[in-house]
Amino acid sequence: MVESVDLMKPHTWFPFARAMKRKIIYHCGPTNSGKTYNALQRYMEAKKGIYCSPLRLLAMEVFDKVNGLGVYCSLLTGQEKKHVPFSNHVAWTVEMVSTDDMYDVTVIDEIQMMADAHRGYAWTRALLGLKADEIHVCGDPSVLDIVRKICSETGDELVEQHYERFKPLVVEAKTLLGDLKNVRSGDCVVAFSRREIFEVKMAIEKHANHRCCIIYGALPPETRRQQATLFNDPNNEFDVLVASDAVGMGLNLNIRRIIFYTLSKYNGDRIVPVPASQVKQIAGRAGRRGSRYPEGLTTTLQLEDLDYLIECLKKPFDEANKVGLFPFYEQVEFFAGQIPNSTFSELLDRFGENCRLDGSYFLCQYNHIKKIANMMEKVQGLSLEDRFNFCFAPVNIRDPKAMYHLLKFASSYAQALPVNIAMGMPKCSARNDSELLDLETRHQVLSMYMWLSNHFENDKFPYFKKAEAMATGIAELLGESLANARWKPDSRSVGKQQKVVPKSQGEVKDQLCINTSSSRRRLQHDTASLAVHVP
Ligand SMILES: Nc1ncnc2c1ncn2[C@@H]1O[C@H](COP(=O)(O)OP(=O)(O)OP(=O)(O)O)[C@@H](O)[C@H]1O
Ligand SMILES: [Mg+2]
Repeated sequence: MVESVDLMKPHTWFPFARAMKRKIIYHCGPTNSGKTYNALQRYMEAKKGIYCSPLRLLAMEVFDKVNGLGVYCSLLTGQEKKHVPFSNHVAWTVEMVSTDDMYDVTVIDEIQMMADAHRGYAWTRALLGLKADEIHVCGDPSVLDIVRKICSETGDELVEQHYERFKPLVVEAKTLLGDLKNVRSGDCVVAFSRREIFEVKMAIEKHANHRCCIIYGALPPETRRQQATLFNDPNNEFDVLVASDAVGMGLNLNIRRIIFYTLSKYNGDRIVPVPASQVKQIAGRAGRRGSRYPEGLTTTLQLEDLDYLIECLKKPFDEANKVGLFPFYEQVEFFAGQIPNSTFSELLDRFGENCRLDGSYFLCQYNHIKKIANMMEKVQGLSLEDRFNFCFAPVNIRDPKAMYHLLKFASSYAQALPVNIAMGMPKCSARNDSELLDLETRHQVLSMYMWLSNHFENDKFPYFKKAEAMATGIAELLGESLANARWKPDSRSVGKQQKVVPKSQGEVKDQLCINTSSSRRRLQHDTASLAVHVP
């Protein structure tokens, strides 16, 4: 009989934080309302502070910004460790943050991510465990109630600061009438698959007089950043951005108008409407304070998507009633003692079945971890702790080449050999889509190597510097490749990131005009711009 695992009262897991009298300041509001800005002001004033970012890209942005303002700040993500001498400030990615040290001020950005099905545990751990006098959390109101509840359990003081958007977003009711020729300078067209992104870029560059930058999740942060910089700079011909939902979080871009190419996306299983909270986040990238376009516009390509866009923007934030948790290694190890001879993947399943949580928490999904654990079963000689650590390596489980490299890294590690990168450097930028995909995979493998090097003893993964130099080179090649990309994504990319053909989407190709009769009909009544105040 297996004993259940007690994950009740997670606030008691951090006795040192509980012994402190912490003050939590919740910067609560919609996008572009100054939440992160205000929290960072306090952070920079502090003697010792940390900023916890949802993305490497944002951690890098804060690192640059804060150093630029004369406050020495280091950068610590899973992949990079940039120590700035004499710095008392650090920008971390939230998964990396240490709950051992004491800080004066910490910032946890995008706190609503506590309710994220996969990564929520990292925000929950930061909020419960950070040893800081002052903790600034920034985000929308969806987790405000649950943070209130947590603070009443921890005994922390909670101060709420509510914000309004600097300028309301204006919805253009005219839409693009299904025609990408209506794209203008400063526009960002948002599509939800890699294939669509390249199709849109090709169509715009062929039929409208614009050059496009591209941002999507599989690109390394350095390349995304290079593309963002290229787009933000008015002194070049790249004046349109085509992006996935990867632009959705926190980034400050010079976007005048967000155009939703479609409002449905493939969720790994089927095509579903894009959730309202995500639509708001993405639309909120338009018209940032301090940018060239402080008045933000948003619209859709197709008229039939417009109602859904307005509905999403008007919809109040859904309240989350639970936030994510994931056990520490020590909790899994303790449980493993009860079921000897099981594989790690079985162990995870039994853990999931037997853990008890209280009403405010859920166990984060771990399918991704199980998939890696299953692959690792072949590797003999890894300790339970090694398996646990390998399973958190950043790898796209749908990319067999990247998975293969992870397996090879683990096999060499298990044989106590210094792990080689075992991959060459491509000579030139990509000339077609399969070469582009190859560059993306290579970068991912190098990034994984760097992550492993930082998470295991250094001498086990001794080629960190080489991996870093190669990754920088590949990120540059990716940037060059994107500037010159004039090809249609090949069929392999469809397999990798399933082609999405939502109901409202016509093929782009050469027919840029995809007006429907229904859209023409409705237009007669509905051509004025409509101001929608984002709640
Ligand atoms: N008081 C201020 N003075 C000058 N610039 C400001 C001020 N407040 C905010 N900004 C600028 O406005 C922009 C948006 O602010 P910020 O990034 O803090 O918004 P946010 O509410 O965190 O948005 P999001 O939810 O999208 O992360 C940033 O470029 C920021 O530097
Ligand atoms: Mg912010």
